[in-house]
Amino acid sequence: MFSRIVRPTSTLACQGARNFSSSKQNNTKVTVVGAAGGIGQPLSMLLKQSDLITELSLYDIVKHTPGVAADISHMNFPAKVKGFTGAEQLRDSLKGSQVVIIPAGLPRKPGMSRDDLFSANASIVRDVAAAVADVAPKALVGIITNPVNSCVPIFCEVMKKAGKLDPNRIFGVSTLDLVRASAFIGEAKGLNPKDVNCPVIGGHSGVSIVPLISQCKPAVQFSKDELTKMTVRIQDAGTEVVKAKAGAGSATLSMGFAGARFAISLLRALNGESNVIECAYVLNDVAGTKYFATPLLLGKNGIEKNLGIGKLSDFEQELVNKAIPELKDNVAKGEQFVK
Ligand SMILES: NC(=O)C1=CN([C@@H]2O[C@H](COP(=O)(O)OP(=O)(O)OC[C@H]3O[C@@H](n4cnc5c(N)ncnc54)[C@H](O)[C@@H]3O)[C@@H](O)[C@H]2O)C=CC1
Ligand SMILES: O=C([O-])CC(=O)C(=O)O
Repeated sequence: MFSRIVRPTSTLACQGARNFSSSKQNNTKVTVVGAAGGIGQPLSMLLKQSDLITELSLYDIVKHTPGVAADISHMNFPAKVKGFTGAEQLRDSLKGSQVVIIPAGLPRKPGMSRDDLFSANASIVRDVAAAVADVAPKALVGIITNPVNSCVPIFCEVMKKAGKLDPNRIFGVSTLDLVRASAFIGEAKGLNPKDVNCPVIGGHSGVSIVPLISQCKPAVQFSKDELTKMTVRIQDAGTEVVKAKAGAGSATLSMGFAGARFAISLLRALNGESNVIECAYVLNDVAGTKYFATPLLLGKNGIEKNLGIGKLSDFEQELVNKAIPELKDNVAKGEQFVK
């Protein structure tokens, strides 16, 4: 059973929309695994624009990955872009990376749950984790591949087996949930969505996605009915896109944007910037589930401090109570896969 944790809320707001350029950092290599895909391409295109990256390594199993790299390399920003393809080049692509972002794997089709992707994607994440353990064990890793709730435990278990696990460096990327919360709340309240910050905790699937609208900045008021509708819309937003794309995949462009925001936040923290906060799904015992997304203060070594979940409304507490059993199942499934 989840025990209520009450912490001050003032530090909980995650970053809002950001410009992707910032002051320069030397010798920072970022690898995108799954770079030729629907998310990988826009994500890589956005990352190329960051002054915080000196080398952008693009890896995908498909043969045209060097072509994607050639294409992006013509954008007039300083990061050197290199393309890698085929299983034999995975380790070369990762070697020496400070940040690794993983959008590799199958997306959903209408009627599927994220968990239905487990059989296709679990082994991809396992194999990438083994390569990271070998050649980039200190990298900060962002896992986008679904089901995120199980893929992060898979990644951590592989790192643990290799004796390389540092839980402060491995993140399930739930940033799109925050991006959506800002967009939908901003739209509903006539606010600029760039200025709306609503923490989203829990996991990244259906009921495990828990928006903390009571902690939104600026503060917003909804009737009980509106609050329920807004919460459900944020929880089901991925499915909304899957349905609208009618068999052609899931969110790619908004995820490319969200993934870039998360990667840049890691890089800003690596670069010594203070007060960089993002929510992400990480190993912790905040809610008794082993893995749980919360706001995190980021630093040079990944998570500097877990900021916890703050004070929840009764409505949000109920949502957390519903999220916990689903998360426990998802985590156990991921861990079991590696054992
Ligand atoms: N965390 C989140 O919020 C979100 C997660 N996703 C997930 O991201 C993943 C990717 O989605 P899309 O880009 O739309 O799919 P996609 O099919 O367009 O691209 C996936 C890419 O991964 C590559 N790939 C497959 N196996 C690989 C391997 N072993 N190593 C390297 N690359 C490999 C494919 O060749 C392809 O280029 C899916 O699992 C999807 O469910 C999607 C949206 C949001
Ligand atoms: O819904 C999906 O399958 C992709 C995803 O995770 C999202 O858009 O949030």
